[in-house]
Amino acid sequence: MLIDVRTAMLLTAGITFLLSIALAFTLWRQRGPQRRAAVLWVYGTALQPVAWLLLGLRDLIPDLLSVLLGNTAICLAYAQYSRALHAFNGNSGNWQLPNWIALSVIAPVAAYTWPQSNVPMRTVVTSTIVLLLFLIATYEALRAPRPRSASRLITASTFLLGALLLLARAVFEAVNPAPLTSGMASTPMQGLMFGYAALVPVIATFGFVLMCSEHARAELEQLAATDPLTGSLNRRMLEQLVTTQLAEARRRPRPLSVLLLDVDKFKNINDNFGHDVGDMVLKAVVAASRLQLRPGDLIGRLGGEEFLIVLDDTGEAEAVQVAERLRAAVAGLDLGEGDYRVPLSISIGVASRKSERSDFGELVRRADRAMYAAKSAGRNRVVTGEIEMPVVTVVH
Ligand SMILES: Nc1nc2c(ncn2[C@@H]2O[C@H](COP(=O)(O)OP(=O)(O)OP(=O)(O)O)[C@@H](O)[C@H]2O)c(=O)[nH]1
Repeated sequence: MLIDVRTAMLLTAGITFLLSIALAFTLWRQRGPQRRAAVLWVYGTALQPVAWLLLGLRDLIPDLLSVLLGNTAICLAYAQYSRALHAFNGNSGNWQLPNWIALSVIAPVAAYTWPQSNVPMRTVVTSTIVLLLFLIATYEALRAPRPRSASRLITASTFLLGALLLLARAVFEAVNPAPLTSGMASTPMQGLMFGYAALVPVIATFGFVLMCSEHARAELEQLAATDPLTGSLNRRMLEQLVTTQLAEARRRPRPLSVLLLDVDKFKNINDNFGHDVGDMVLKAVVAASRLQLRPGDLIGRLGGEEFLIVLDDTGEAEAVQVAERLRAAVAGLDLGEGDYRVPLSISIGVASRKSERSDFGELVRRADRAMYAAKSAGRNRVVTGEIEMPVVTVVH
């Protein structure tokens, strides 16, 4: 049985109308950087009932409304999906290229409608433009590090399948020995195309909503794992990761070292320059430390002005070298404005995994003792166990 094209279009108008209302209630409330993407997606869906209604009333209302406005509206609707995915990927929500591609449908559709209607050529033109928009949406949905989430794959494959059908339709209509005489002709190709067009907003929206909820969950996990001020890991997450690393080190023996960093005379910094400068110093210490670390190393805040750095597969001698590099990097930071300079240095205690029984608490306790030994010895230095490392004077 063939799908009646007018029925399919009017049905899609109804489905997308209900979908836009549901989306307006859910996506519209999205907050943060993803809001722009959600709003664009709602626009894309809300434009479709208008577009499909105009297209579905073909021959019952003037061509200007049905053919010209209807086709422009559907192209603009799909353009908003591409823009939404582009914005979802962290880009500007003001990207206009898809809009221009959508609007480029106007001139050729008008040319193939007046003074004389050329339905096959109009079909080729609209199919090609929607095909381009679907390919952009596919590309944007796939533009994420691997492994790509199922939600991205659902969204991308919805648009890719649509693009393939449009390509088939454009080629078919360009060479069809029995050309279309009306845009409403219910041929198998037309039925397939417009039947699929009803599914696109539903399945793609399902994929997009899943993408949004996965993103929100990842953000929550990130919030639960990090210290909001410095962006470094929090104590709970550090303990969890170090415990896993120690368990692995027991299975496949390898060294592991921790560095406990404490900012020297931090109370004075707060008292003399204010808490905002204190906060800025903590962020600068973390940023400067990160520059000295390998990608797999962990840095977390134990509390206050105390940080722990975890160096997997690193023995004590190498850890001391890293600690010395860190100390020198922080001492070399030039923080301040105008005439005032913030005097900044850190003391570091180093502890390495000694036995099978080493756990997070024991490592931190040993590193803490070493760090306090560094403080007692005059600060701005690295101490491992009981051995104090020579201080390297930094010349500015
Ligand atoms: N600006 C700021 N200050 C903090 C934060 N957390 C803790 N502090 C302050 O850090 C200071 C820590 O001071 P102390 O523990 O006395 O240590 P210190 O002045 O660094 O002295 P030494 O460790 O002996 O070199 C306290 O004044 C806390 O109020 C924070 O998130 N931001």
